[in-house]
Amino acid sequence: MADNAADTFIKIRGLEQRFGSQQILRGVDMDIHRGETLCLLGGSGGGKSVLVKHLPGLLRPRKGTIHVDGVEIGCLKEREFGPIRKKIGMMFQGGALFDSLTVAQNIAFPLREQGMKDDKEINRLVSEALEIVRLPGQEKKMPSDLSGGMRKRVALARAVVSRPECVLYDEPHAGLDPITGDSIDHLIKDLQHNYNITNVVITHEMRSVFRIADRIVFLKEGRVYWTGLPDELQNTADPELRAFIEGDSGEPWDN
Ligand SMILES: Nc1ncnc2c1ncn2[C@@H]1O[C@H](COP(=O)(O)OP(=O)(O)OP(=O)(O)O)[C@@H](O)[C@H]1O
Repeated sequence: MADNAADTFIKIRGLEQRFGSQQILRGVDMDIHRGETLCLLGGSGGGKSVLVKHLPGLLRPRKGTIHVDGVEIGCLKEREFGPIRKKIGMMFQGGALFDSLTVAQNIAFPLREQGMKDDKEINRLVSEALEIVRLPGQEKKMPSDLSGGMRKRVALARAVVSRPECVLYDEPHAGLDPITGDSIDHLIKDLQHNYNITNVVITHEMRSVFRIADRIVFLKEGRVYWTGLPDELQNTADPELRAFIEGDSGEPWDN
């Protein structure tokens, strides 16, 4: 996709964040293009989750700007975030379902947060979301009755129920077997191709990255260290990136 302003859905410039004295983001500059699947990589604890939590306003920039669909969100008040949260769904790390709520109540949660009260319409949107994630008719189950893969799908249904333009996935493959992980990858690409959703995926699964990514951003020490295409990452000579994609800590195995 051409790198021009018309295609930019999210524009991040000079983003800084810290917790106490711990500086996490040190000036992130990054564009997310409309309709792409972007994979966000980087070492554990490097600030990937912190970065994406800024996009629906769950964290506020200390410094820098974030434009979502042309709107600068850094200066919005909490009550002004409704339209942004409708545009951006988030599949949290670990699924983060409410165990005391049914599948349907979990998926309906963001709709009720947005102030929707029409139960019939909510039920319709919930069952549509379950169809999208290929779990039709599971409304009444409790999260404890579901497998890990099903929980992830319910979390994804909750992320897409308000028909967002963009979905953020925080480690959607964590804890899944490779086959279930593959079906999550298919769902991610289906959402992109069938519903024109922009996907931002944090993952450590390199096999998935090379399957689903249109572009890759590698974060290191609170900044964007590298951006490129999957082929470019496959062929990179950068020792740091090679060690990451090959999962090589540098410690010897020949004992
Ligand atoms: N609300 C918070 N308060 C204090 N520290 C936080 C908070 N959120 C994150 N951190 C810290 O920020 C750092 C970056 O965390 P983050 O979860 O973004 O890493 P990550 O790159 O997503 O890592 P992983 O790949 O392991 O999930 C960590 O040291 C974490 O402890």
